[in-house]
This record gives sequence, C-alpha cells and structure tokens, in this order.
Amino acid sequence: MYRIGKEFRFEAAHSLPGLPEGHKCGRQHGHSYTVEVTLVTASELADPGFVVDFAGLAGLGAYLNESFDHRDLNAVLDVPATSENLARHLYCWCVEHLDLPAAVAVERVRVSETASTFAEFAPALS
Ligand SMILES: Nc1nc2c(c(=O)[nH]1)N=C([C@H](O)[C@H](O)COP(=O)(O)OP(=O)(O)OP(=O)(O)O)CN2
Ligand SMILES: [Zn+2]
Repeated sequence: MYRIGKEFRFEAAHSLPGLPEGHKCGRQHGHSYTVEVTLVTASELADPGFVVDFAGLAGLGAYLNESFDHRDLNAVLDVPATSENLARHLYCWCVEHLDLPAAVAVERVRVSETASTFAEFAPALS
C-alpha cells in the first residue's frame, strides 16, 4: 500500500450547541483549523512514481479557502460545527469532487481545531 497526504489550514469561527450552560465552546470563538487528507492506492504507482500528484489535491484547498476560511462555520454547515462533523463533510466532498484514478481512494480526513486535538472520518471497513 502507498499513502500520500496533504495538509491545509484555514481560520474560522464557530460555537457548539447543546453543551452544558457556561461551557466555553457554547460561546462564539475561533480556531486555526488544520485539515489533512490521506489517499491510498493498492500497489501500482503512476508515472513517475506517484499515487497522484500532490497538485491533484489542490481542489480541496480551493474549497476550504472559498467556503470555510474566515467564515462562521455555523452558517456553512447544516450540522453542529464539531471537528467530527467537519471531517465527515470534507471526506464526502473529497470523494465527490477530487478527480482520482480508479485505483486511488480517499482513505480519511483529519481535522484539528488545536495543536493537541483531532477528529478523523474514514469509511467503515466492509
Ligand atoms: N469531540 C469533540 N470535542 C470537542 C470539540 C469537537 O469538535 N469535538 N470541540 C470543542 C471546542 O470547539 C473547543 O473550542 C476546543 O476544545 P478544547 O481543545 O477542549 O479547548 P482548548 O484548546 O481550550 O483546550 P484546553 O486543554 O482546555 O486548554 C470542544 N470539544
Ligand atoms: Zn471550538
């Protein structure tokens, strides 16, 4: 198996609903988000030895810049703007929009709000 990944960053605000009264994350606040997407392929590499060119992931960077950077995530997503929900949303976006060879799959998307936390979404193994 070969894996490749690329990391993107954006700045955004959010607040989380449904938390106990006084929870700090119920208040509007911001994060410098990190998004890491990982692609996997079985065994064959494309010339000159790529899973895919890292540039093939540029569409995700453009989507993050256009739709997420310096925005209120509560107005962008139709689910609570947790790291978990954002990771799932971005995984689904990658599967739908990245133009990947048939042998290459989106393995997972990881989202970090802070340097010490992350959430990942990956499809269940069948
Ligand atoms: N499972 C999740 N838990 C929390 C999420 C989340 O998306 N998934 N998000 C938050 C808040 O967005 C919060 O802003 C970040 O939480 P936390 O890392 O706890 O905040 P701090 O950086 O201030 O960490 P300290 O260790 O308390 O300094 C909360 N939980
Ligand atoms: Zn937060």
